[in-house]
Amino acid sequence: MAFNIDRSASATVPSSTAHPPLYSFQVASVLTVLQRRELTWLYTTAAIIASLLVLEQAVYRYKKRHLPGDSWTIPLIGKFADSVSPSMEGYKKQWDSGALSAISVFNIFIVMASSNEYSRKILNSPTFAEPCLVHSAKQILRPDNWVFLTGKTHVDYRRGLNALFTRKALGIYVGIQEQIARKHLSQWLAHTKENPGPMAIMMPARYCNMDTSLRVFCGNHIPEHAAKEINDKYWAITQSLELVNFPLALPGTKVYKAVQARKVALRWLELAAHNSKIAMANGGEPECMLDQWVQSLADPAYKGRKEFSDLEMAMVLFSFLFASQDAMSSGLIYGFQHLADHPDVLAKVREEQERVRQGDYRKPLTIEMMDEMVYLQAVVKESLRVTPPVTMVPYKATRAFPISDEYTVPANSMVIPSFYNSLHDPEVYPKPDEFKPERWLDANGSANTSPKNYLVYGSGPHRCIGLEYANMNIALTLATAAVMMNFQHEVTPLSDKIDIIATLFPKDGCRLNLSPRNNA
Ligand code: HEM
Repeated sequence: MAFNIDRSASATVPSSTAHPPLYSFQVASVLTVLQRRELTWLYTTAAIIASLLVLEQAVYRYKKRHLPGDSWTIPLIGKFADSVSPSMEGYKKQWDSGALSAISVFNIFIVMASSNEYSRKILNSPTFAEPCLVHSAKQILRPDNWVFLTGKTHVDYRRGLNALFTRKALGIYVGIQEQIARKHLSQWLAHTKENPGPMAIMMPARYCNMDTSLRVFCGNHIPEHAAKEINDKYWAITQSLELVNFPLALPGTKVYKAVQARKVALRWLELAAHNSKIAMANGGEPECMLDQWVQSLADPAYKGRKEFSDLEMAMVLFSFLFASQDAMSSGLIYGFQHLADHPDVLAKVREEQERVRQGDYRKPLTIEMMDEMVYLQAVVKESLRVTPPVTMVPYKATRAFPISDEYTVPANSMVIPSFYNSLHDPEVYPKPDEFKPERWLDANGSANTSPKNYLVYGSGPHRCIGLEYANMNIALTLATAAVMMNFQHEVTPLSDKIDIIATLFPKDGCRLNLSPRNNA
């Protein structure tokens, strides 16, 4: 090579240079100084990074103390990879590692509680821990949504919403729920007639569920095409519910798409609130949740806050959609799968339907008739127990939380109560993985005498506000399907594998062969 620069000190210029020794000496000194500076920077930066990495590990180990969990955390990202594609196997391993165990994701220190005692303790200690939904939830729901209230403000606000789930209100919803379920199940049958063979019910069941929710919430205060638009766009919201998302909602990101979907939904829900207020002011009878709400606010006996803007009402309804769409769809789809896999149970459901409906399958269902369907209620309860839609709920320790005599959860850590082990405790539910609705029929059996274990809907001040509505909806849809159609499960290698998309779904989408029964 003609111009060979050797970076070692004295040979930095070509040998033909006029005053080689002097020139060479000066260049060499300058370069050496520069190199030294560079090296100093390099060493300093490396030392800082190394110190931070050591500090990260030290802090993790200090917080973790004796809890089971990796002794070291992967620098910076921790268990990020596991949180991007979660699996039931991974979660079960974590839950089985100890009643309390530790992990870290992006330097967020997380304590997982898997036992009934600790999970309940987190849910029932509002002075130490509050729910903290996944990061994207605040962007999607809007930070001013009531679900982010805490303490007494939350309790007071929630008390006002109880009027939407009274027995009288649920009685109004039954009729709507049945009507929508029939409409969708008829569409499933029509689809199967045109496309013989098994149909994956996952998306149709989600669609049915959303349609039911929107009609229960808004009645006819929004047009048909609005319900369709909200329904079509909602999947973007489900897809954005990952534990960790790209932090900025830039166009193209999942959170951006979800925010656009929310804007559409809120616009229609606001219109529904506006229309409901007009209908009730004109002396109309309540026909949906909004009407029920508007009417209860106008009742002179009602003591709480009386004024809610259209937008605020819309945000409450949207919080219900947000909290229920995935969980209810999961519950419904697994309800179908469990029934199809247990023809003996399905036969008993049909016998009960025959008895309660007295052979008249066209007679509209009422809440009193639902009360009589004891076996069906046991089926729903058991289905939600075996495959709980929500397996855990993230909470945050608002201050140091002495969860046990031996361990205090550090302030600002995430602390996650999980429900799976409580719901699969062999002491309470013998042969816990088996689907046995009968266990709920014995009033003195361990399932009924241990209500503390049934954490499907959480516990404490944030316990699901819509649980009766949810149970009724799943029960009613399954009962209507049982009388309208035959369904056989096409079992595939993926039927028992679980996909975690915010909630649990069978990996093959639950493929059913459908055919009409006489009562369709
Ligand atoms: C099978 C269906 C459902 C399941 C499994 C489910 C489960 C849950 C769970 C586990 C929680 C957290 C409880 C806690 O932190 O202790 C919750 C909260 C909540 N759920 Fe549900 N839910 C379902 C359906 C519904 C429905 C139908 C609605 C409304 C119509 C609803 C509205 C809510 C709301 C608003 C909260 C937050 C309550 C608060 O923070 O005070 N859910 N749900």
